Amino acid sequence: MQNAGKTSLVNVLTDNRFSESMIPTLKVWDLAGQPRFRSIWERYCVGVSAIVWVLDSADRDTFPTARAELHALLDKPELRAIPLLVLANKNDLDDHATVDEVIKALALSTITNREVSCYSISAKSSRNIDITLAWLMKRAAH
Ligand SMILES: Nc1nc2c(ncn2[C@@H]2O[C@H](COP(=O)(O)OP(=O)(O)OP(=O)(O)O)[C@@H](O)[C@H]2O)c(=O)[nH]1
Ligand SMILES: [Mg+2]
Repeated sequence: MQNAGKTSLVNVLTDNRFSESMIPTLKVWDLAGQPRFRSIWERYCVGVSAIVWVLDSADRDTFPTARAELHALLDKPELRAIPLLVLANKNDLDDHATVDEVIKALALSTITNREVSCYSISAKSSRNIDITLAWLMKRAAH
């Protein structure tokens, strides 16, 4: 989704990667979140090792759209079984939604055809970037 912090997250992950020379290269596509670009998402997702959905956890107004867009994407038969990581970003902001709230708002428990994880993170304050990187490394194609 637009403005969720995808580019900021990729920048933080990339910095971490450079500081730890033992971590192999992760290939990451940072897709544009604006509505006019959403129709191309599925093309980039075919054949990937994981789908990472970044959400602004302090902007609850976007949750219903995020839920609809995410489920529409995951309904594509080509994307079946690809692991999903939902990142509730911006947890440094006051009154951000918890992981439980995000799981409910995005109906993540109804997704049964793949592995689903959800973390509360902050790209800005580097919170839970370590577990995000570990998740990605574990699912990365070798
Ligand atoms: N407080 C806070 N702000 C953040 C965080 N991550 C990103 N931002 C801010 O959110 C805004 C959008 O960040 P981007 O990284 O450009 O978001 P994006 O998802 O790449 O946006 P699009 O490419 O337009 O879809 C910027 O002003 C960032 O500084 C965070 O963890 N906490
Ligand atoms: Mg961006």
